[in-house]
Amino acid sequence: MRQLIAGNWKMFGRLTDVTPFAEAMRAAPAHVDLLVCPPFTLLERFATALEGGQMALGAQNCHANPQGAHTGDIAAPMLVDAGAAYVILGHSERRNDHGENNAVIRAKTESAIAAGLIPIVCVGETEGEREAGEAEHVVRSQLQHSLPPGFAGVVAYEPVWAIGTGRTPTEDDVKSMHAAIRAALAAQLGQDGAKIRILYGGSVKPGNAASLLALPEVGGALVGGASLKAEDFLAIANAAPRG
Ligand SMILES: O=C(CO)COP(=O)(O)O
Repeated sequence: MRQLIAGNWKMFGRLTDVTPFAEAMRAAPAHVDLLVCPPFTLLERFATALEGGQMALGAQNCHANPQGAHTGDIAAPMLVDAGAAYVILGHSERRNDHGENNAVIRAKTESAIAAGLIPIVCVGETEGEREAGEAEHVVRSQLQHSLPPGFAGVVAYEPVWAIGTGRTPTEDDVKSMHAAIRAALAAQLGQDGAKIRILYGGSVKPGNAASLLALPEVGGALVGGASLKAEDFLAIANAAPRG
């Protein structure tokens, strides 16, 4: 399966950043799928700048309803309108900052799918949960409660303690967690579970990308900080295995 290298710009980026980044991406390698998920304000500008190129566009959140009286929120059909094909849901920063639980994430995921978006559902344990030996249990429970039946999208494993910290799990820990996620997807979704890409996220950098992306059941990366610099993001894309 081709790997997906996805950038999550979080709450960074201005309109003036869009064209230089999109132009730099024209040098991206052809053997990977590329995605950038900027803030809402940059979606439309990005949609134009990426036209005819290989990079897809996504958002970082949506509401569970397709429209309505929800001040400050954005609905999935609006993201489609702005040119997005993907949406990140259930990121740990949303779970923490906005109290999003698995049921909310599941409702948002259903809404995204109904609008024709590909959801990227994030799961991952806290440091305390890992230390308590609960990491796989927590992630399995997140999958069970945040993925709707028949889920067709992407899963991103992002250990909360590895996000923005420069720390990553050991290769063995990534391997066993990705294997556990694959098994959980098979149990939940049957044969279709095998088709789902499982991204790794959390302090992916040019220096560690090749070893992380080469691990079994790692189908790509969800990159935060390093996705803001075109050069670093391209280096990570180039580190993805071929075929
Ligand atoms: O949260 C992340 C991507 O969604 C990872 O962020 P960093 O790559 O900055 O650790």
